[in-house]
Amino acid sequence: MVTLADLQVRTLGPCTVSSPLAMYVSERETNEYYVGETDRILYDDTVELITARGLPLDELPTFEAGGPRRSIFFDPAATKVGVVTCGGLCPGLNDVIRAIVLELHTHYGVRDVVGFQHGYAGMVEANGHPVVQLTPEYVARINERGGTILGSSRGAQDPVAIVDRLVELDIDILLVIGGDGSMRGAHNIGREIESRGLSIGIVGVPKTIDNDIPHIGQSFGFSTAFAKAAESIKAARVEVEAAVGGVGIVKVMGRHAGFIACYAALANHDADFVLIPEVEFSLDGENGLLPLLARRVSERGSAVIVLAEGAGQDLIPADDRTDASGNAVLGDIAGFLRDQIGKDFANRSQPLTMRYFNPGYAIRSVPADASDSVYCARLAQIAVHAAMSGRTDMVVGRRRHRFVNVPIPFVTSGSHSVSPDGDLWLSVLESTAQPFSMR
Ligand SMILES: Nc1ncnc2c1ncn2[C@@H]1O[C@H](COP(=O)(O)OP(=O)(O)O)[C@@H](O)[C@H]1O
Ligand SMILES: O=P(O)(O)OC[C@H]1O[C@](O)(COP(=O)(O)O)[C@@H](O)[C@@H]1O
Ligand SMILES: [Mg+2]
Repeated sequence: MVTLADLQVRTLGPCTVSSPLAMYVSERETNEYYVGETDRILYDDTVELITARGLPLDELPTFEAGGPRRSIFFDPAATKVGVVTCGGLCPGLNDVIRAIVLELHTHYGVRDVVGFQHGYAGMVEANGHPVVQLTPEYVARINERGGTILGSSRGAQDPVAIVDRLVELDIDILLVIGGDGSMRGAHNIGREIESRGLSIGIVGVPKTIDNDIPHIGQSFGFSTAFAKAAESIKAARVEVEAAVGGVGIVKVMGRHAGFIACYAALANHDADFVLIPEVEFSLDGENGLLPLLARRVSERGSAVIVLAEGAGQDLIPADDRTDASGNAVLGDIAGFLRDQIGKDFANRSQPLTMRYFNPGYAIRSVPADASDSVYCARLAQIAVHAAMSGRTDMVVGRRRHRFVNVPIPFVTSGSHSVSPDGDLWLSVLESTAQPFSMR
C-alpha cells in the first residue's frame, strides 16, 4: 500500500539561490487553480478511499506540487543542462524539447543546454555521437515535426559510463524524456551519481503512447496517437459496410496496456469488439469471439474489431524473444485471428470479406495535436522548475489537473493498464455491446 514516504521527492540540497521566477509566485497561495509550494496533493480522491486509510491528514499519501519555487538550488548562470530522448517515438517529443530549452533560456537564463543524440546509447562516448547545442533558434520550429530531433534508441547502457560522460561534459542536470525503461535507466544513473557524491540532478518527462506509466495521469502524445488510430477505425467501418459479410480488424499498438484500443474505439463509438491485453477472451463457446462475430455480421451486415497488439497472447504460441531493451516480442495475434475468422466463416458457409488495417508506427510518428502541444509545453516547464530547484530521481505528471512531482521508484514499481473493473472498460462495453465476459 502506498505511503507518504513513497511519494517524497529526493533533493540535491537546500535552495539558496533566489529564483528568477520568484516574482511570479511570491504572492500566490493555493486556490482552485493553483497549488502553493508547501501544499500537497492527495493521492486518493474519494471520501471512502481516504477514510479507509484511517490516517491523520498529515500522514495521508500526498504528492508534492509541481511548479516554480521562490528559491532554487542551481545558479542559472553556471548551470549546464543535458536533454535526451529514449525508447519508442511518441507525438510531442519535439514540443517537450523545445519548451525545455525556451523555459531554461527565457525564464531562468540558463544558456548552456545540450542534446544527446540517440538516447542513452548516444550518451556513451564509445558510440560516438556528438552533443547538439540547443538554443532557442535551433529549436524554433521543431514542434511542427513528428519524431525527435535528437533521435532515440533502445538497448542497455552502463550507468557508470553515462555518469562519466555527464562529468566529462560538466552537466548539472539531465532531463530524460522516455518511457518506463528510460526511467529505470534514469534511476540507475541517479544512484550512480549519488554514490559518487555528485550534485547532478536527473528529472524525467514520462513518454509513452501506450499510456502505461502509472501515477502520472495521461501521458503526453497519447491523445494525438489514439486520434490517429481512430482514423483507421473509421476507414475500416467504411470498407466493411460496403462489403458483403464485411469484417474489419484494426490492430493498434499497446503491448501490455489497451488504452489506445479503448480510446480509439470510443472516439468512433462504432466498433463491435475491442480486444485488449488486460481482458482475456476465448475464440469458441457461447461467449467466444467467433460465434459472436458471426452473429453480429449476420445481424448488422458487418463488424469492426479493434485489436491491441498485446491482446490474446495466451491463444498463440509464446515468442521468447525480447528487443534490445528487454521488452517482450509479441506473438502475431492479428495474423492468428484473421486465419481463425476465415476458417470459421468458411465452416459456417457465411460470406466474408475481411479488411485488415495496421496503422502501426503511423500513430506515433505524427506531430502532436494542439491539445498535446499545450500539455507537452506545460510538463516541460514543470520539469525545468523541479530540476532547477535541485529535485532529482523524479518525473513530472498531471493528476486530475494538478501538476505533480513523483519519485521515479514510485512510477517504475508498477505499470498502468486498463482495469477490467474500471469505468473506462465499462464505457467500452457500453459502446460496443460486446458481452461483459468473452470466455
Ligand atoms: N530495467 C532497466 N534498467 C535500466 N535501463 C533500462 C531498463 N529498461 C530499459 N532501459 C533503458 O532505457 C532505454 C529505453 O528503454 P525502452 O524500454 O526501450 O523504452 P521506454 O523507455 O520507452 O520504455 C534503453 O536504452 C534501455 O536500455
Ligand atoms: O519501436 P519498436 O521497437 O518497434 O516497438 C514498438 C513498441 O513501442 C511502443 O510504441 C511503446 O514504446 P515504448 O516502450 O518506448 O513506450 C509499443 O506500443 C510498441 O509495441
Ligand atoms: Mg516501455
